[in-house]
Amino acid sequence: MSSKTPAPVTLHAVTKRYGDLVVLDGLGLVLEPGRVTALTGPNGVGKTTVGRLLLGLETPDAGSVTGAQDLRRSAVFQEDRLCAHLDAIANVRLVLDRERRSGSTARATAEDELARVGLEGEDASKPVRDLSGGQRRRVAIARAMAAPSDLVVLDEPFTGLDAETKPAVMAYVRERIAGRTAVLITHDPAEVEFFKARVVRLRRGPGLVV
Ligand SMILES: Nc1ncnc2c1ncn2[C@@H]1O[C@H](COP(=O)(O)OP(=O)(O)OP(=O)(O)O)[C@@H](O)[C@H]1O
Repeated sequence: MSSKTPAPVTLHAVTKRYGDLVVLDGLGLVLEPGRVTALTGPNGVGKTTVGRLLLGLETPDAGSVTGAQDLRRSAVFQEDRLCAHLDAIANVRLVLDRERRSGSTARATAEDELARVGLEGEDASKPVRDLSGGQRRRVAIARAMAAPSDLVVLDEPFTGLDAETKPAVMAYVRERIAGRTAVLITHDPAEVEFFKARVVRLRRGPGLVV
C-alpha cells in the first residue's frame, strides 16, 4: 500500500480584483507543508485576500488555488468572529471534532485550551460579548487551535494582546500549530523570528512568484 503525500497548497498565477482594483496580479505561491509561512508587506497589498483565498472565502478571477480544498482549515481573522451570545467554552466546543465535542470531556478540553491563553473561571463562562477585546482575541486564538485543522490562517492574530499575555499566547500557538501548514499574516519581525517562518513579502505589481 502506498501512502501519498498531499500536494502542497499552491496559488497558481492568481489574479484577484475588486471592481477596478487589481489586488493580486498573477501571484504564484507555494506553502511548505507543515511549516509556517509569514506573509508580510504594506497595508492593502493583499495579505488578507490571500488568506481568504486559502480559506475558500474568495475565488480567484484568474489562476487557481490547489491543495487547500480538501484540507480541514481554521483561522484567526482580524475580527474575532465569535458567537457573541455564547461563552468562551461554548465557542471553543463548537469546533471540536464529533467525538471530542459530544463526549463528557468536551467541556474539559475547551477549558484546557482556554486556560492556555489565560482565560479561566468566570471569564470563560460569560457571553463573549461581555469580554474585553483582548480577551475575545484569546478566545478566537484558542478556537482556531482547538479545531482539528491541517491548514491554519492567522491574520495578525496577536494584535491587541497585552505585553504580559502575548509571549505565553505565542508559545501556545507555536506548540499547537506544530506540524500543521500555517500562514501568519504579520507586520512584526519578532513574530516572524519566533515562529521561524519562511517570509513572503507581497508587493504590488504583476507576476510575483514566491
Ligand atoms: N471585499 C472587498 N471589496 C472591495 N475591496 C476590497 C475588499 N476586500 C479587500 N479590498 C481591498 O483590497 C485591497 C487589499 O486588501 P487586504 O485586506 O487583502 O490587504 P492587506 O495586505 O491584508 O492589508 P492590511 O495590512 O491593512 O491588513 C485593499 O485595497 C482593500 O481595500
